[in-house]
Amino acid sequence: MAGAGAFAEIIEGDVFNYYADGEWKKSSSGKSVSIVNPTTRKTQYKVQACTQEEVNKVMEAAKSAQRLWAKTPLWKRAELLHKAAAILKEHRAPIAEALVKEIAKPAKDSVTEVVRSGDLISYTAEEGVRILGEGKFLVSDSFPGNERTKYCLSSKIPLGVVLAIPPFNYPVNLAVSKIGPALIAGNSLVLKPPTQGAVACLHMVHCFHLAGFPKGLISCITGKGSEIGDFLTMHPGVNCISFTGGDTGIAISKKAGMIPLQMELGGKDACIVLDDADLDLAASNIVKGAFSYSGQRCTAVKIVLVIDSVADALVEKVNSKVAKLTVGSPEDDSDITPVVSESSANFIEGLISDAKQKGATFCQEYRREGNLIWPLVLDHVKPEMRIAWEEPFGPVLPVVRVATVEEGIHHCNASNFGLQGCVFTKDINKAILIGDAMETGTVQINSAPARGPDHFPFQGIKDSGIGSQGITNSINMMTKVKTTVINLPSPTYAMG
Ligand SMILES: NC(=O)C1=CN([C@@H]2O[C@H](COP(=O)(O)OP(=O)(O)OC[C@H]3O[C@@H](n4cnc5c(N)ncnc54)[C@H](OP(=O)(O)O)[C@@H]3O)[C@@H](O)[C@H]2O)C=CC1
Ligand SMILES: O=C(O)[C@H](O)COP(=O)(O)O
Repeated sequence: MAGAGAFAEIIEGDVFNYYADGEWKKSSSGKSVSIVNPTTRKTQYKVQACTQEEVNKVMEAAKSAQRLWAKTPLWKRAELLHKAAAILKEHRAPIAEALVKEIAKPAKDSVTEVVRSGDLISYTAEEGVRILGEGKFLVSDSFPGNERTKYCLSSKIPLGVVLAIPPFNYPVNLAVSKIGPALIAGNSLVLKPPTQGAVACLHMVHCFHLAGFPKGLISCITGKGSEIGDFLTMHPGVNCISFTGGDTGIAISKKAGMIPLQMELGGKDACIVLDDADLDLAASNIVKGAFSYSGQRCTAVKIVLVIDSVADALVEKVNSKVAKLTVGSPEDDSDITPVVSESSANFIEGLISDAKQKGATFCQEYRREGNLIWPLVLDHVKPEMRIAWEEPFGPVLPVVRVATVEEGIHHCNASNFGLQGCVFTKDINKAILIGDAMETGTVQINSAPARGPDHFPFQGIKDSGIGSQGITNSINMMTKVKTTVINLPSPTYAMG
C-alpha cells in the first residue's frame, strides 16, 4: 500500500512529506496540496506545499552535494544507480498503486511504467560508464598553419544542479529519464513532480534514498506548479532545466536564464495512410496509438490523414476495434479510464462540441460520466474545426480524408507542433520520401508513434520542444565540454 511498509517514513498524518537533505520533511508553510483521484473525483492524497525558503535551502544543499558527487568515481555512481533501479522494481506494487489512484493509469500499465523506469535507470548507468569514460584527443597540425605542437584533451564534465519537471502522464518514467542521466553525469538533482503523480514520484525518490545516495544530492519539492514553478525555474542556483509537459514549457523557456534547456512539449502526431497500406496493420496501430492511456500521451496518434479511396475501409476497421475497447476504472485495467481532471474532460468536450457544430461525422455516440469519456472517432473532420489542430489529450480521434499524399503532408506541416508522425504504406521508397517531408522530430514507418525504447533519440521541433531526449542524448545534454591543451616547446611526431 502507498505510504506503508518501506515507505512509512515518507508520510506524516495524512500528508506526504517532501524530501530534502536526505530526510523526509514537513513544510513550514503548514499547507498541503490535494491530489484528486480522477475516478472518484475525491481527494486521494495530500502533499506538502513547499515554501520559497525551502527551495532556497534545497538549492544550497544540491550545490554542495554536487561538488562531492562529481568527485565520486563513475563506477560508484553507476553502482548506486543500479541499486536504486533494483529497489524501484522490487517496490513496483505500491508505486503502481499510487499511479492508479492519482492519474487513473490502468493497473497493468502502471506496473509497466515502474518496471520500465527501473530498466531505464540501469541502462543509463551502463551507458554513462561507456560514454562518460571516453574523451577526445586532437592534435594541432590538422588545422592549416599549425605544426604538431598542441595536444588537446576534451572530456565531459557535469553542469551542476539539474531541475527536473515531469508531467502527470508518466510521472515516474519521465522523472527517472531526467534523474538517471543527471546523476550518472555527476550533477545533483532537484525534482518538482507533477501534482497528479506526486505521490508515485515521492515513492520513487524514496527508492533512491534507500539505495544510499548522499544527502542533498537528490531533493523533491512538492507544491502546485502555478505557485512554486516560476521560483524554481528562475532560481539562480539552477544550472539546467529538463522539462516535459505542455505550453508551460514555452513560458519557462522565455523566463529561464542562460542555461541549457531540454523541453519535451505537446504534439499533434499525424498518421498518414496511403492507398496501398496494409489497412489491418494501420487500423490496429491507430487504435493502440490513439487510445492507449485514453489518448493522454504526447505520442498518441492525434490525427489520421487518409487517402479518400481507402478511407471508408480504414474507418470501418478502426471502428470495429474501438467497439472492443473496455471502458471503466483503472483498477479493473480498463482500456479507457477517466481523464486526469475535470478541466481536462471539459476541454476535450469543448473540442468535440466544436466539431459537432461544424459538421463532423460521429462514428460513436458521445458519452461522458464525470471524467470518463467513451472512445470517439470523428470522421470527415475539416481544417476549420479546432480538433484538426489542437491536442485533445483524451480518447477522441479526428479523421481527415485527403485527396493526395501532398495534402496529408501539408496538414501535418501546417501544425505548430512537430513531435512525431507516422506513415502507412507498403512502398518503402514512398515511406522514406514522405517521412523526410514530414516536419516532425521522428517519423515511424508502419507503426504508431512512440517514445520507447527509451535509448532511442526522442525530440520535437517547432512548439514540440528543444533538444533531444533518449538516454544517450540526455546524458550528453547534462554535461559540458572541458578541454585541456598541452603546449609543446617543439613539434613532435610519433614514429611507428
Ligand atoms: N513531448 C513529450 O515528451 C511529452 C509532452 N507532454 C505534454 O504535456 C502535456 C500534459 O501534461 P501536463 O502535466 O498537463 O503538462 P503541464 O505543462 O501542465 O505540467 C507539466 C509540469 O509542469 C509543472 N508546472 C506547471 N506550471 C509550472 C510553472 N509555471 N513552472 C514550472 N513548472 C510548472 C506541472 O506541475 P503541476 O502538476 O503542479 O501543475 C507539471 O509538473 C500535454 O501537452 C502533453 O503533450 C506530456 C508527456 C510527454
Ligand atoms: O509522455 C508521453 O506521452 C511519452 O513520452 C510517450 O511515451 P510512450 O510513447 O513510450 O508511451
